[in-house]
Amino acid sequence: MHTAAPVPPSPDWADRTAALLEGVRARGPLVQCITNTVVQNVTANVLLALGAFAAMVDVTTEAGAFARVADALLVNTGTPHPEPRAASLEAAHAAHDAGTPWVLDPVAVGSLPVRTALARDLLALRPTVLRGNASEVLALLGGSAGGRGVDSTAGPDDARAAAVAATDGRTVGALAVSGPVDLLVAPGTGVVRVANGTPLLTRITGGGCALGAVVAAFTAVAPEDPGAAAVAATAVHTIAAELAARDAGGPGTFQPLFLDRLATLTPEDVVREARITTEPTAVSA
Ligand SMILES: Nc1ncnc2c1ncn2[C@@H]1O[C@H](COP(=O)(O)OP(=O)(O)O)[C@@H](O)[C@H]1O
Ligand SMILES: Cc1ncsc1CCOP(=O)(O)O
Ligand SMILES: [Mg+2]
Repeated sequence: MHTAAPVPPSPDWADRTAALLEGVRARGPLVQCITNTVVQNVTANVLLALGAFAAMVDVTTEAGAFARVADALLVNTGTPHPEPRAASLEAAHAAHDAGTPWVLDPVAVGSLPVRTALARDLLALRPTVLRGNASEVLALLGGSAGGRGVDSTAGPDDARAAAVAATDGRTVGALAVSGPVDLLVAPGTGVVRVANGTPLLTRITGGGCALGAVVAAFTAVAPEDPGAAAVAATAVHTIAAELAARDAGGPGTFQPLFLDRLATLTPEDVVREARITTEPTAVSA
């Protein structure tokens, strides 16, 4: 069995990404984040650098009410203490009910029982985008044991079949599977690969978790097209990181340079740097 060969880079995706980046900056979406205690600061800074706004509204009673008025919601299972756990479910129910686009990042699901049960309950509320590394996506959709803590032991292609199966119109709106080459799937978009990025994103905490927030910001400006939001967010995040890495001396200088690049990234940068390919969803035998 082999995967169908990718078609050449699609200028159309680069143009759509550039347009959606301008849309995010023009709208300045407010993203409610219920995320882990490790990455809260970097997540808020990434959203602000992008031109979006962050609010960590992660306590019960407030979380559901806020999800009805926020422009988008991020739920990340990285440190699922009882209060944010309950707030996650409250907010996801409200988002589902109110039509607020929302992103699920099932951090470290698999063999860890508390977050795995939580992520399954959240998945039943049909996230607009399911974003995670390959081990997390496989564990949530396929029931495997997960990765090594928060890190993946699989590549995006290992999760390809499960991701495609989940774009059945009922499970999720779109999938964003991160890795050396990110893999995005949504009904009607086929499989899209974004080859931008830098290994430095894996040498700071939040490289993936902040991407979840960026995806949420983009769903706010393209709620009817979660696949396009996921592709554009991934491309913007990874192109900014790639440009930052060119000037970075290591993880310490990379992080502020990444924020600078997110803030200054132009549509022309996106069109020049994007390495986005598409292929049919079906694979030939
Ligand atoms: N080897 C790599 N080369 C370039 N970019 C990478 C590499 N590994 C991961 N990335 C990028 O790092 C970000 C986080 O991905 P990943 O490490 O898979 O997420 P997580 O932190 O959730 O495990 C993504 O934007 C992805 O494109
Ligand atoms: C280290 C750690 N432990 C629990 S959540 C978390 C942050 C993970 O961030 P990322 O998935 O972006 O690397
Ligand atoms: Mg992660």
